[in-house]
Amino acid sequence: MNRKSSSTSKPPAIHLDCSPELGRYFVASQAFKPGDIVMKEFPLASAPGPLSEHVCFGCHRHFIKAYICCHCRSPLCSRDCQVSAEHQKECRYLTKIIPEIESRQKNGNKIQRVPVQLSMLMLPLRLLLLRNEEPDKWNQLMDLESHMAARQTTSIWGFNQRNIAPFLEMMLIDEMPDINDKLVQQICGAVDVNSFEIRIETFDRRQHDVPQQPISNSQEVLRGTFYMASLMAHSCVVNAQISIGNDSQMTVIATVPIQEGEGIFVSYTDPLQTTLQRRTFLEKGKHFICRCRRCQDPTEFGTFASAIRCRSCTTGWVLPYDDPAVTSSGNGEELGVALRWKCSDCGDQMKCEEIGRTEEVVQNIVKNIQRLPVDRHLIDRCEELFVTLPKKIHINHAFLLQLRISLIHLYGNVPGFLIPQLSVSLLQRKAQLCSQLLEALHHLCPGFSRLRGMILYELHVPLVCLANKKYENGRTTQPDQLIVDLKEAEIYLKEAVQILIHEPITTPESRIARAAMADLKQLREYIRHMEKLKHNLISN
Ligand SMILES: C[S@@+](CC[C@H](N)C(=O)[O-])C[C@H]1O[C@@H](n2cnc3c(N)ncnc32)[C@H](O)[C@@H]1O
Repeated sequence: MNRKSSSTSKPPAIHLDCSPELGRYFVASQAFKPGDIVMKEFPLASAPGPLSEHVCFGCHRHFIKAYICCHCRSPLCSRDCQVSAEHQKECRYLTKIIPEIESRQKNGNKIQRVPVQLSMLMLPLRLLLLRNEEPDKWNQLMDLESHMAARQTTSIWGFNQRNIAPFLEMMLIDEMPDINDKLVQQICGAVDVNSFEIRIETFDRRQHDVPQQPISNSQEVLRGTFYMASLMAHSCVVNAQISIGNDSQMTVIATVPIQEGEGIFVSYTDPLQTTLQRRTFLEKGKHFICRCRRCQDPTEFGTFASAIRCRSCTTGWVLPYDDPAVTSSGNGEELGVALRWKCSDCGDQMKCEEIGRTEEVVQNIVKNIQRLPVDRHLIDRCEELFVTLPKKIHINHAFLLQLRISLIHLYGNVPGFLIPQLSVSLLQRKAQLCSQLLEALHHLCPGFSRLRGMILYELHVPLVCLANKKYENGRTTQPDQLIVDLKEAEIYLKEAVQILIHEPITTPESRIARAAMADLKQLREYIRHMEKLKHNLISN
């Protein structure tokens, strides 16, 4: 494995190690600077999954309306894709199971609609096909962790026995006479433990070259199983970050300086989730209890991202304390087993189920808001939540961090609230939301994190506008203050460029990086112009 994929002569930049806690994990064989490429890799296989509603099963492009294959009923983008060699190869397998799906439906058996049922089978099918077609990749797949023992007592095992194994066996029995439930369960385990989401470009962006909005809730994704990336350990506070381009190539980039001999850690979860949410996901899907620095710090580096207001004393915060006595997550069905919730002031304890319910209620409020039509009412609703929710949760709780992202984006993109239409107080509000979020991100995803880059980019906009407004209002004064204010915005914009420039060229963030570079050039020209003006004023 080399620093740059094109070079084969350089020594490997990372190597594998193994520990009782983490299993296998990668270690830096050399020092990395933020932005350095740790590794690059294409997937063993990728496919639309149950979350991919408008993705062609053939070419993986986004479609508005599906062209349904007349044989296997796969959702495709066009007739061209139906007759393509890639689809034809899979179509003959998928066609075999359609009568069984229909007969189960007729007999009132619980079964998903055809496209959903097929989407659950696509990635396991493509991985199973490697066995006969690409033995090297198959061997890599067989080397991946699948947590067979832990999964055997979970509901997902039973689900796979009923809904996945019979269909894959029916499809492949001729080519693979020894296919059996155990092999299918191993593949499903490898998919669940090791797969990554691959975002795809949506139709709108392809047609109109619309830059990706900083945070979009509706995204079409594929699932991809990678070999090397699957050997990377998780931490909720990372030193490396994964980006996957439209071509499905994964790039892992150092986000902070990494010393030689240090472990490489990426996040399997979203950093803007609570400790209970992150641990639940990791226990249930990946079968381990995360004991990273963040999970072991009840205040999560002073951010209070999981803090719930205490019902007893009403002044303290109920926080998650790691219970080191619980060392196994079992099969992951009983959640939050290693967390004890206690008020930092009065010591009152709360049950994990109670916390879970509170989090669910608040998370649903935030999620429902994010699904509403994007208009001025949505801005009001979001702002109301900043008044009501802090009665229950900390002002920097993960859900309010998520809401800040939505609101930052709304100020500047909603008709009536476009950047030139924003008043001084709304520009200040946008800047304030960005600064508050950046303060939390400084602790939760420090360094060259993509999210920090995007928010830094957002922050420079209100700062430049505010600087201009201040200058225009006091036209008679020297441009000194304007230059100082613009230079502050320049610092943020420059950092945004430094971070986002490392995104692979085919990612939406890379487009933002290009826009940010153009903005930086323009801002620097503007600053130079004002400096010249200042110089002329002085010399006159
Ligand atoms: C994607 S695999 C990583 C490679 C794996 N260690 C191996 O040896 O194949 C994910 C699995 O690694 C282990 N793992 C990763 N990060 C961990 C962590 N921070 N703490 C404990 N186990 C971890 C868990 O068993 C998890 O299900």
